[in-house]
Amino acid sequence: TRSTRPQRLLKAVQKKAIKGDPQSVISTIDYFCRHSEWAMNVGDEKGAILDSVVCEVSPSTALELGTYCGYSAVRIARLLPPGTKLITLEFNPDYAAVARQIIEYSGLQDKICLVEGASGDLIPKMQELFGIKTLDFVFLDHWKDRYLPDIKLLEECQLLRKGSILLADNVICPGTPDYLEYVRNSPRYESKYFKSHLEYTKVEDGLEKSVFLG
Ligand SMILES: CCCNc1ncnc2c1ncn2[C@@H]1O[C@H](/C=C/CNC(=O)c2cc(-c3ccc(F)cc3)cc(O)c2O)[C@H](C)[C@H]1O
Ligand SMILES: [Mg+2]
Repeated sequence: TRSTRPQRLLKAVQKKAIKGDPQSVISTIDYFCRHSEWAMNVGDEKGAILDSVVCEVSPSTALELGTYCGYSAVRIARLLPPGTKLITLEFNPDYAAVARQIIEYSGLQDKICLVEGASGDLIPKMQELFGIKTLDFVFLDHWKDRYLPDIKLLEECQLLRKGSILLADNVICPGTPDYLEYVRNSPRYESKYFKSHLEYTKVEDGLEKSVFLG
């Protein structure tokens, strides 16, 4: 049977990128998605905004919802201070398998903990599973109708503290209207929109950065 797009993306990384070099893995994926097959990675333009927020926060505990092929997991983990880890959740086993191989190829397997499962099931177990109290940084990039329920779950599970940063992809395209309305109008968040473009295109999209006020 025909390979899947993530499998073809993995092949390109294994063929073209330098093993152990996260930047070359990132550049190879961006080149593949721009010149061969589009894929829904956060991409280079929004990725630069993601990089700047990760560097600014320099999180001790970081969570990503929706690993997909592992592109943003590699982007985030390459910037984390030594001794800190990114926890990334992916419930599709085929995507998780590709992401594991891309993460391994980049050499960042010791800085990324990829957990197979649904955010709704795993978030309530985060403290016990990973021995963490609260999260400094959360990157949301999974199903767009799950952003709002999942941050409400993070609140309920006391995983957010005063100053925790949420960064959400695709708030314009495909769009996350209920999430935007909530973080922009809730007194518990201070929100800011970073205008950009949908990965590898000229279509408008952007990232929403929200600080939990406690
Ligand atoms: C109930 C499970 C919830 N919990 C979950 N727990 C764990 N993992 C979860 C959960 N829900 C989903 N996932 C995983 O996350 C990934 C899902 C990613 C979804 N991303 C998009 O849909 C998107 C679309 C476009 C786009 C824009 C324009 C177009 F024309 C076409 C496409 C662009 C973009 O940047 C986009 O990120 C992965 C595929 C999926 O297995
Ligand atoms: Mg996205």
